[in-house]
Amino acid sequence: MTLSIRPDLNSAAQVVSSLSTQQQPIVTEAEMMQAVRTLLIGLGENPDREGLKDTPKRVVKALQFLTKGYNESLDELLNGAVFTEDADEMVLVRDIDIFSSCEHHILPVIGRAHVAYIPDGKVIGLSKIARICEMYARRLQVQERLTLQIADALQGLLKPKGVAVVIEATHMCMVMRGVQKPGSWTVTSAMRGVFSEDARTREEFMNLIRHNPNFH
Ligand SMILES: Nc1nc2c(ncn2[C@@H]2O[C@H](COP(=O)(O)OP(=O)(O)OP(=O)(O)O)[C@@H](O)[C@H]2O)c(=O)[nH]1
Ligand SMILES: [Zn+2]
Repeated sequence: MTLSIRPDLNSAAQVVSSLSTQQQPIVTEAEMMQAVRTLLIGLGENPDREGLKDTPKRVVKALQFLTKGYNESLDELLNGAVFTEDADEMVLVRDIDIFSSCEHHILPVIGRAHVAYIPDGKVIGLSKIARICEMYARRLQVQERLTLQIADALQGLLKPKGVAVVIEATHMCMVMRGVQKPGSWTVTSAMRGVFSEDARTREEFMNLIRHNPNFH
């Protein structure tokens, strides 16, 4: 059975949620390993030589790890860590490492996310902000969508006065192949609420993420 005979499932996330309800994988790990073996042969390699013998297994395992976000949900990662608080000043978690994979080439996207919000009665456990970034990054992504998904998740969970997300990342598909521009960085942002409406709030956020912390 292959994914293509499930036209009702138009994203990997839907595929995964269908897996968990059906309790049986649509594509087996053996089939995935066979596909990697085929790739190796297509590349002119001998998949039976010693160094490559276990490569299909390793590649499948590595790809499953790099896309493990498909198996995670906001509910589970939050573990209830949303608290009622009077705080109404900006909360910023910056320099969150991002390791994602671009959906066009399945090559690494490496960078940092800076995430801020202004609470309106509710705050979230700080680590959960990094966990939200991690869940969406560990999928096949485009940087723009990753940025929006993080912003929308926080907006939905906290209904804060505003959310700001900036991601700075370098795409290996632009570095190691294709246009080959190793120094290039892509910066994307998503501004919600006061960050989108009020230039001063946005400016404060941008200044905070520009400033170099002195404990580095
Ligand atoms: N907008 C956006 N584009 C991305 C991202 N990751 C990769 N891409 C781009 O997706 C595009 C795919 O273009 P194609 O022409 O179909 O693929 P390609 O022949 O491999 O393109 P080149 O990389 O230019 O060699 C490329 O321009 C990539 O740089 C991302 O996160 N966001
Ligand atoms: Zn790419």
